[in-house]
Amino acid sequence: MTIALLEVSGLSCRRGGRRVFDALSFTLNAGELLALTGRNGSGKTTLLRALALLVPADKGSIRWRGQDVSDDREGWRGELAWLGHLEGLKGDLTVAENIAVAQRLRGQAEAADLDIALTAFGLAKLAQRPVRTLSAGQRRRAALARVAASRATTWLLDEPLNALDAAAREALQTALAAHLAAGGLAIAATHAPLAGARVLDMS
Ligand SMILES: Nc1ncnc2c1ncn2[C@@H]1O[C@H](COP(=O)(O)OP(=O)(O)OP(=O)(O)O)[C@@H](O)[C@H]1O
Repeated sequence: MTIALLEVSGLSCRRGGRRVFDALSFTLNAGELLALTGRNGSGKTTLLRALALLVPADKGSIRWRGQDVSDDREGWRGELAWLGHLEGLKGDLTVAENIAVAQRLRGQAEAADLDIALTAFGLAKLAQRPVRTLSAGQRRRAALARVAASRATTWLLDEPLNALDAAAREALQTALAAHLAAGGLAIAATHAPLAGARVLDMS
């Protein structure tokens, strides 16, 4: 029997005393992109946060390579790159410093990865600008470049297309395709279509 890379079984989550989703199951393998769709409040962000172990699930399991992620929380977090609604960038650091710090924290400080990600997201000329001076879309691009430079196997992306212009949306699709082609996987909450995605409607 082949074990899926990521296997979510019977996952349930409550927020504010109310069940947000119940008995959710799916599997994901290398090279697969899952798009979480559905109405506002249907639980897309909650599911991403549960997968990142930022909110507890009250039932069910998340398995990575057949092992329950709660048995090795740090190991699982090391597999993840996260793009949230709030980008989590440090405003006083430059774009390049933000990405380099994240790489160092992961023990994956490859200068080439940084340069490739900056170029891919059209940030070469903004690399030395403090993040607090960037526009919303430029900050979003910097946060995506940080994900792309991370070498994480699993990308968790919350509304990755938000605030992006057409060129940046194209850059995201290209980065995602390269990540998937290299054997990565990704889960994205989105209100807009993502090329090549399998869709899980949370409504
Ligand atoms: N910290 C919290 N406390 C109480 N309720 C919460 C909390 N976070 C989320 N919720 C509730 O959980 C439900 C799911 O929210 P969630 O943010 O996961 O939805 P979503 O599908 O990502 O929505 P959107 O499309 O608006 O981004 C909503 O009803 C929301 O009000």
